[in-house]
Amino acid sequence: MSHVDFRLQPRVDIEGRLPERALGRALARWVLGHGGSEALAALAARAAVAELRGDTALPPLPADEAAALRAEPLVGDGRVRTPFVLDAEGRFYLWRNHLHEGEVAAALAARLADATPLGMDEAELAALFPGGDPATDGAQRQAVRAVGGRRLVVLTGGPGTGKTTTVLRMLLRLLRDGIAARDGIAVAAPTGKAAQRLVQSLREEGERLRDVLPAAWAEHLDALPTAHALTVHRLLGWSPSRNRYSRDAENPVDAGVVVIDEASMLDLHQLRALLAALRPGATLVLVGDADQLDPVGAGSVLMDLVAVLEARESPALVRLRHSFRAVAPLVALNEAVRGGDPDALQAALAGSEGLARSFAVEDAGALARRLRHWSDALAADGPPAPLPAGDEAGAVAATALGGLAARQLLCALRDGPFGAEAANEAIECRLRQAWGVPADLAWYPGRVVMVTRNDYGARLFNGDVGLCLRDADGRLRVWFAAAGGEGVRALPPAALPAHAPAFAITIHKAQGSEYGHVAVLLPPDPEHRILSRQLLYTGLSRAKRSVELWAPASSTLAALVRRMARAGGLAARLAALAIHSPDANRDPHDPA
Ligand SMILES: Nc1ncnc2c1ncn2[C@@H]1O[C@H](COP(=O)(O)OP(=O)(O)OP(=O)(O)O)[C@@H](O)[C@H]1O
Repeated sequence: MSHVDFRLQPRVDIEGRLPERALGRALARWVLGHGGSEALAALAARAAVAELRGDTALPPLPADEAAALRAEPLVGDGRVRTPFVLDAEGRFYLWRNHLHEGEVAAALAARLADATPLGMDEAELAALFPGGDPATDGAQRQAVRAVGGRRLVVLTGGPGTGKTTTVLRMLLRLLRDGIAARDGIAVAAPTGKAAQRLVQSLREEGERLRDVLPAAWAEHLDALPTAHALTVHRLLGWSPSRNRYSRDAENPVDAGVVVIDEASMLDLHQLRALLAALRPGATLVLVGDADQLDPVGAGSVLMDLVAVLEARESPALVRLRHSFRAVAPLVALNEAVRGGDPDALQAALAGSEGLARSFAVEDAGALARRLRHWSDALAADGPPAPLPAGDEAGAVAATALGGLAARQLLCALRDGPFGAEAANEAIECRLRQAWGVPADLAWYPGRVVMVTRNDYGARLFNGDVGLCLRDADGRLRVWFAAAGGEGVRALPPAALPAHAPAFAITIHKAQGSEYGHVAVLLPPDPEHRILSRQLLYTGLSRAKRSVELWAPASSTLAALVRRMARAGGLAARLAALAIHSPDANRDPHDPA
């Protein structure tokens, strides 16, 4: 059923209707109480609601509307503090977003301008890629060259393109140059899970390289930051009681090289805090997939930065395109979605030899049928057997936990009949039937859950996945991968922090994870606001070997054509500032 007509005309309401929200109404009342006009009150309410959706400003207003607003005392041009700002292009801001955007743009531009590219001996570079082939790892090598002498480098690429592999070599190069060794390295990611994955990958790849690199690199391999997985919050010294970061310009992060992985999850406010807390001379490496979903908070900083650097062909940006992990048909599929090309998507599905399939799930009945198939495949091997006694239990549990990554259902929505919650209910119901689990028993061997809130005491974090297994003595316990990827540990079900079943999870929650086989469920209403190209790309690109798309053609097309672009002025400000940046100078080694 892979042949679907994606050329149907979409009826996507891109703007949507702004819901009235209490926050917006409160702000509007405040404006009216402080001498603002009704027009300003309405705009303020819209800006507050838009911020909740991720916009840092309202899109430029028509000239006549903007002119009238400029006369209001509550509105300024950003030079002195006023509650609202209207910039030269007519974008309307809440003060703090204008301030943060300006600071982020200025700090990024300063870092880009402060570049004295350092060359690298080509033989030494080649040594870092033993047995490599410049046809596939050319961009990775370029990233290693580019990091020398720069204060900001952005490394972007899809899943499996070798971002972490490349970061490791960039760090080795900086260690060899003496920069990282002298000033220290900090690596972090926005979520605990992503931070753990990063440190684990660096450790594993570092160990692999130890056997193949010349002995002279051994001391640099020893110096790689593989001990601690830090979230960006922790890196910046977040104090919940004081509601602020302890790291800032006066008390900067103690490192000369700072790597942030999964940087697409960074919001404007976090990036501002990060930039303010770096030593001026430190090298910042932002790593992520700029085509993935925007962060939960406001702004789309990685996407904006990549767009500006790409347009300027800046050597501070390196885009990795070759996927070393996914099978070729999936690479074609992901590229088609990334490019928003319906014909290419259709061709990729048709040419995938069954590795990528589309099912027109357009109503509750069709979804129930797919969920039955899906659940039956999960149930087929029976419930997991009780663990052996003694030390062997951990190893068996680790294998079972690892097996969870074999297949995963990803839903665009959490709530409603097409959401992850309903899908979990249906799957659990079917598994209980198949495995003979009474309906009133919440826990049973084979139950999969995901932690939904950080619990530092239990050392469990939002997004950690647990598997319920029966011990040799008959007790049920939930097993998790231990922090740092070292081994596994188990907790009684009653000791778990907030959690939810995880047979189906949202695409948002799956960011940064990969699975062998993936099914992506979209809502059948093509006008649903959640549908976007980034969402579809993020969902489909979680698959390593094969993928199913559960959606009618109209929803798929709606997602494909709708590239989410958050309103804000960061890209424009960066573009304006970057014009004066000497960054346009190219590396002596840059092939372009
Ligand atoms: N130059 C290379 N030559 C051979 N294999 C490579 C190369 N670069 C990366 N790989 C392999 O590709 C796989 C993915 O690499 P890596 O984890 O670094 O990618 P990534 O972009 O960080 O992935 P993720 O999607 O997890 O963020 C790994 O198995 C890695 O060993």
